[in-house]
Amino acid sequence: MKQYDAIIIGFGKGGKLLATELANRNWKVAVIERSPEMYGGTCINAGCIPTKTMITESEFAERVYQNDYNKQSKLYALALKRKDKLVTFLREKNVENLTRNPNITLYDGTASFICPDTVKVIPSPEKEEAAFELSAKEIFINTGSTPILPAIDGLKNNRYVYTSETLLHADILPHHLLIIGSGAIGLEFATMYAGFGSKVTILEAGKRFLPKADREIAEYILESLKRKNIEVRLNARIQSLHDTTDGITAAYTDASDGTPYFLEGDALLVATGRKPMIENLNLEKTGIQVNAQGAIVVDEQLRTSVPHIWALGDVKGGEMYDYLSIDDFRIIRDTLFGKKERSTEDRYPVPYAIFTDPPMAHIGLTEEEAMKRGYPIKVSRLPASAIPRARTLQNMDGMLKAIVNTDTEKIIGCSLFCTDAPELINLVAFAMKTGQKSSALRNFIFTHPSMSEGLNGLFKAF
Ligand SMILES: Cc1cc2nc3c(=O)[nH]c(=O)nc-3n(C[C@H](O)[C@H](O)[C@H](O)COP(=O)(O)OP(=O)(O)OC[C@H]3O[C@@H](n4cnc5c(N)ncnc54)[C@H](O)[C@@H]3O)c2cc1C
Ligand SMILES: NC(=O)c1ccc[n+]([C@@H]2O[C@H](COP(=O)([O-])OP(=O)(O)OC[C@H]3O[C@@H](n4cnc5c(N)ncnc54)[C@H](O)[C@@H]3O)[C@@H](O)[C@H]2O)c1
Repeated sequence: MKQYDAIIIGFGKGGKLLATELANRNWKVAVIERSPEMYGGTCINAGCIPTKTMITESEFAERVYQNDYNKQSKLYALALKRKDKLVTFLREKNVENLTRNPNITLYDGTASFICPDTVKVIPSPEKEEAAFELSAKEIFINTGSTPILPAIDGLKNNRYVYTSETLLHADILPHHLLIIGSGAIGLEFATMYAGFGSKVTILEAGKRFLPKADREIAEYILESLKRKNIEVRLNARIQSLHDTTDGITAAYTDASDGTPYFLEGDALLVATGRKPMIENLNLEKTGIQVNAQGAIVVDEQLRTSVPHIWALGDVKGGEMYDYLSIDDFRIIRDTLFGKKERSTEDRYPVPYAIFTDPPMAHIGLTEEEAMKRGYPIKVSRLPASAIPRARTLQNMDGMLKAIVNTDTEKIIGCSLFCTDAPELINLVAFAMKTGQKSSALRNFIFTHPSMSEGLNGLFKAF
């Protein structure tokens, strides 16, 4: 059995950064990945990068051929090819970065624990290779997450039902796409397909759209989606899905009044959340604690309940973002080799962005949350159309909103629904995390015309 200094299970975001860091410090590292199609992890193969590439392409399709399904759809096939080319390029770069390091060995296969320091690797069946075992002093679990498939009658093995991963690989452009779930995945796929000319209907179980978002901003988003042929039906309790000759019918009731509905589409995306990927790991052989949501329990430095086994990224549950997996890597690096100052508790507030068109981004508290906590606040709003850059970009849809504590003059929350919001929010995050008063953004010299100069206007009221 081969011995390593470290085994990393899963070639995901945090794991690959850690592999290189450890190898550069002369550790012998084994990285185990269950699928060559996933080298580099979810982000580059099935998550952030392919979806944002397709959204950019779809925005282009919409602007050039507005409301002309036939013309917009022609660009869809081209967009898929461009997306595949980029994914292949990034995947190859990721493999090259890892395998050129003489201290790293990349193994193809699914890993499962035999005991706390030994892992069995089962190569994929087509490889026709025997299983083998590896052991190490430190083991890092970076196996990501997997879609939650709700127990809806007719959902399993239905040829018209897709997950985000399978839909990205299908070369069908539905006339009417049904989506279950209006979280980040549901909204981003809705934006993408609407841009290519599909009608989209989202069935959401919740009674409140984007429940964690600022209420006013959520309303703006909902209105903007409607204008793009995206309908969101809240309170939807889906009973069953039925194959028809040319598509799928969803039978659901509106939980607010019990009215039954039948909705026809030609494809259905399930976007009902993701769960930590612990399947196959055989964690019971290790004594690692798992919580009720199936997430690996870790301490603030990302150690599991077994001190030499760590977990990073989506598999430890909570918020699932690429940039948190990267920060998990930084915390482990600091714990192993640094000043041991970093922890999962010192990175809040964490911003997020949803890539609708225009996109939305948020950090900190919403107005509702700030009021519930009893903070003395002042709220400021700026329509996106007031920013000259939004006009030059021909995307004037949207609203920016900021909340400042009137006692401390510090920003405590900000929600942006405008073009470039995922970039702008990082400026606000920087101001918040470095303890600036709101006047810092009000008086900052920004380039012109830029979306960021809108922050001068947004914070003018304070
Ligand atoms: C459609 C979609 C869009 C997204 N968009 C964004 C976005 O815009 N911005 C953002 O920040 N986040 C986004 N995310 C979330 C982001 O992709 C994840 O949070 C991030 O990629 C998680 O990285 P990770 O390090 O946890 O592991 P991953 O990158 O998921 O890697 C885990 C790896 O482990 C492998 N694996 C699993 N089990 C085993 C096993 N037993 N043995 C061996 N290998 C195994 C998997 O095959 C996988 O390659 C998106 C996610 C999806 C699905
Ligand atoms: N831009 C980004 O950063 C980005 C993009 C995509 C995904 N992600 C991450 O990926 C993860 C998964 O995203 P997601 O959108 O699948 O999950 P989510 O948890 O954000 O949203 C799932 C939605 O589905 C609804 N739902 C659940 N069961 C349902 C049912 N049976 N019927 C109808 N509605 C139902 C929920 O109420 C919820 O609104 C999230 O953690 C997200 O942060 C991030």
